[in-house]
Amino acid sequence: MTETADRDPDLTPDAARELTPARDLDAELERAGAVLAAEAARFASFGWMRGTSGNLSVVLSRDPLRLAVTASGRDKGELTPSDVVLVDAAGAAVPLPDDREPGRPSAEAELHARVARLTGAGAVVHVHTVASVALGRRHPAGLVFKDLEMLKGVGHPAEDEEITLPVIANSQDMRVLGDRLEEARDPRMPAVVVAGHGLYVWGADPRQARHHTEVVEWLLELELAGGR
Ligand SMILES: CSC[C@@H](O)[C@@H](O)C(=O)COP(=O)(O)O
Ligand SMILES: [Zn+2]
Repeated sequence: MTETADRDPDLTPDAARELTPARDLDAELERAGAVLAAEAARFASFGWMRGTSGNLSVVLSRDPLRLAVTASGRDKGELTPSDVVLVDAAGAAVPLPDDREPGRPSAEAELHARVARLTGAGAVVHVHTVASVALGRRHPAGLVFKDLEMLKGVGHPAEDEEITLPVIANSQDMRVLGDRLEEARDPRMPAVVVAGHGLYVWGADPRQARHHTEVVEWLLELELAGGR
C-alpha cells in the first residue's frame, strides 16, 4: 500500500488502494476480520448478539467507499478473522481477485454503508439488546437523557443539557430503514434505536464505536430500570 503510493506521489491513498496487490487486500481484510471478531466476541459475551443476531463493520477506504462487514448468519460469538466480507457503498459484496467467492455479507450491510456515508463514521455496531427493543416500542418519538455523568461518554456535558436518542420503526427493506435513520438521526448522538429490532451505534473506529455502544446501552438499561 505505502510502496504503491511511494511509486506515484500523485496517487491519493484511496486511489493507491485500487492498485493494492491481491495479497495486501487479503491481509487487510483478515486484519479487519480479526478486529471485528474480537469486538463481536465481547458484545456476544454480554448477551447482545444472541442467536446469530447483530453485525459489525469497519471502513477500509472512503473513495471508493469500502467496508469490511461481518458475514451473514454466523454465530457472532464464534467469528474468525475470515468471517468478513468486503462491501461497497451500496453494501454489495465486492468481487475478489481470481474469481474467489467473496462470501455473503450481513443482511444489513447496506445500512452500515449508509451510516458510514451519512455520518463519516469509521465503524458501525449493530446489537440486539433487550433494553433497546423494550424501550424502542415504548418511546417511538425517542428517549431524552439529562444530568448523567455517563453522557460524557457520547461527548456531552454531564449536567444541564438534554440529549435525545432517536427511535425509528423497523423495516426489512434496508433502503427504507436508511431513509428513516437519515431523517431521525441527531448528529449529536452517534446511535439510533430500531423499534422491535435493536440498536445501531457508530464511531470514528471500532474502539470508539464500542465505547459509544456500551454507553448508549448503559443509558437504555438505566431507563429500563426506572433510574432516570
Ligand atoms: C436473529 S438474526 C436477525 C437478522 O435478521 C438481523 O437483524 C441481524 O441482526 C443479523 O443478520 P446478519 O445477516 O447475520 O448480519
Ligand atoms: Zn439486526
